[in-house]
This record gives sequence, C-alpha cells and structure tokens, in this order.
Amino acid sequence: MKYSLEVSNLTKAYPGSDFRLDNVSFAVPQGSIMGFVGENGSGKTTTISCILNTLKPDSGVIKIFGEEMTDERTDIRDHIGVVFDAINFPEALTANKLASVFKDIYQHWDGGLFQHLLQRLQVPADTRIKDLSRGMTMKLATAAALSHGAKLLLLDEATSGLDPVVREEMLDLFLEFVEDEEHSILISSHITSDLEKIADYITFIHSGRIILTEDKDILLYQYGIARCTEDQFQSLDKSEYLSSRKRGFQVDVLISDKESFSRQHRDITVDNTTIDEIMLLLVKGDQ
Ligand SMILES: Nc1ncnc2c1ncn2[C@@H]1O[C@H](COP(=O)(O)OP(=O)(O)OP(=O)(O)O)[C@@H](O)[C@H]1O
Repeated sequence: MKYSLEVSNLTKAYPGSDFRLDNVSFAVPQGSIMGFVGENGSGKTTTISCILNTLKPDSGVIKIFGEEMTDERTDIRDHIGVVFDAINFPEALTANKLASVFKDIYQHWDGGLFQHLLQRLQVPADTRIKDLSRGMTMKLATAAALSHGAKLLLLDEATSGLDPVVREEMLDLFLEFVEDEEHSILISSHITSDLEKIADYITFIHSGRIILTEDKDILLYQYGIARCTEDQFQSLDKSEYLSSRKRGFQVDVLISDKESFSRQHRDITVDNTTIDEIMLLLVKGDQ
C-alpha cells in the first residue's frame, strides 16, 4: 500500500508542560481520508504542527509521499494544503487580492480553479476578509488550500462552528478531492458525525498517545457495545473485550467483533456503536 503521510515514533514535549506526544505513529494511505479524533488537549494540533514542520518534534520521522520531511524540503510543503480553525489571512485583503499573492507564492497556483471554487461556495471575491462571516472565511481558506496543486490536505477543525449546510458543502469538496485515488486528507474534528460520513480510517489519540487506528467501516459495522449486567460482565474473559465502563446497574463493554461475541453470548444485548461511543469507552473505560 502507498502512503501519502507516515508518522513514525513522533515525540514532542513543551517546556513547563506535563503534556507530551508519546511515540505517535500512524499512516494515511494514498487516496484516503483519515479522521483524527481525541478529546481537547489530546495532541491533535501538536501532531499536525509537527507534520507541517511549524513545530520542531523532539524525535520521530515524518514522511510525505514517501519522502522525509525536513527543514530544507520546502518543495514538499507546496503539495500540502492546510486549513486551520483559526485562519490568519491578512484581514484587509479580498479573495481576489489573496489570489494575486498566492500566485507568486505557490508554484502550481490555479487561479481558474480558485475562482470556480469561490463561485461554487458563494464566497464574494471582492469583500475584505474582515467583513466575511466565519463560514465564508473557512470556505475561502478551503478554496485556497485546494487551488495550489496540493496532494495532501491537513484539516485541523476546519468545519468547527459551521452550520450543517456549509459543512455538507465542505465535506462534498473533500470527497471530490480524494476521488482520483491520489489525493489524501488528514482531518481532525470533534464533529464525529462528519467523519462517519467521509473518513475511510479513524485514528484515536488520547493524552499524546495513539490508542487505536482502524478502518471506519470496521469500527461502525464490526465493533459493538455489549450491554451487560454485572453478573454477565463478570462471566466475560478479559480477552473478549477492549474496554468496559460501568453505568449504573449496566456495564458497557466495547467489543471488536459483535457477530462472534453474540454467537458466544446469546443472552447479552449488543448495540451498534459510534465513533463518539468508542472514544468514550477507550478514554473513560477500564482496559
Ligand atoms: N506552546 C505550548 N506550550 C505549552 N503547552 C502547549 C503548547 N501548545 C499546546 N500545549 C499543550 O499541549 C497539549 C496538547 O495540545 P493540542 O493543541 O495539541 O491538543 P488538541 O488535541 O489539538 O486539542 P483541541 O481539541 O482542544 O484543539 C495541551 O495540554 C496544551 O495545553
């Protein structure tokens, strides 16, 4: 399998902070969308900043399109499109002015595509950025990220705070971006329903550590939550589940193969699960 992004044993500590990225490893296959989820402060932005080389990792290797990202490889950065939650475009500029700046910065800037995306997303090209709504600014940032020949998009909370209609438009664009099987996306988001719609894989991070990377369809269709009584739970072998969480008189148990579990335990109810529930059980439950 070819990978657009490979992160291996990445570590990063901040002076004066207890937080530490702890041997973070995961990979984004070419042509796919990887959802990156974790609670506030789990290390998503730190990881993405290290990938972008805007933050210097303490150790670890980051490969983009199979090549190691170093300070010198500015050419690789040209192929990475970025949309962050806090966009910091110069506020006095309009989208059209921004286009003339990007034309000089990016070797592969496609002005026609940028105008097409502005029209499609209904972003006014002659309004100053400071007068655009937050949704408009995020759409503008996305149009820019998609217009300089990027093959890998890094999206850090790019859809947070946007209404469902705008989010749907953005998700459609992301799906179209990866359609040719060459482009890939790493997207961090707290809106896990968005990731359920578009992601091919999900990586969970907790306290600076990767706790699970899995195919999304396996998570949604093969994983499950067994709703056990205390007695039923006590009868289970630890090898049969990933995590458990007591809730009143019930114990929720995360299992990785609900069909095989149900065959073994016909008396236990097993529900489908969601990315949110899996995260809760992995983070709050007992392993
Ligand atoms: N410059 C810094 N100096 C010290 N600590 C920092 C710095 N930047 C981030 N941190 C800490 O590192 C931890 C991880 O932060 P990070 O922004 O990577 O988390 P996140 O998963 O992106 O969170 P969120 O979902 O809230 O955006 C947090 O505890 C944060 O306070």
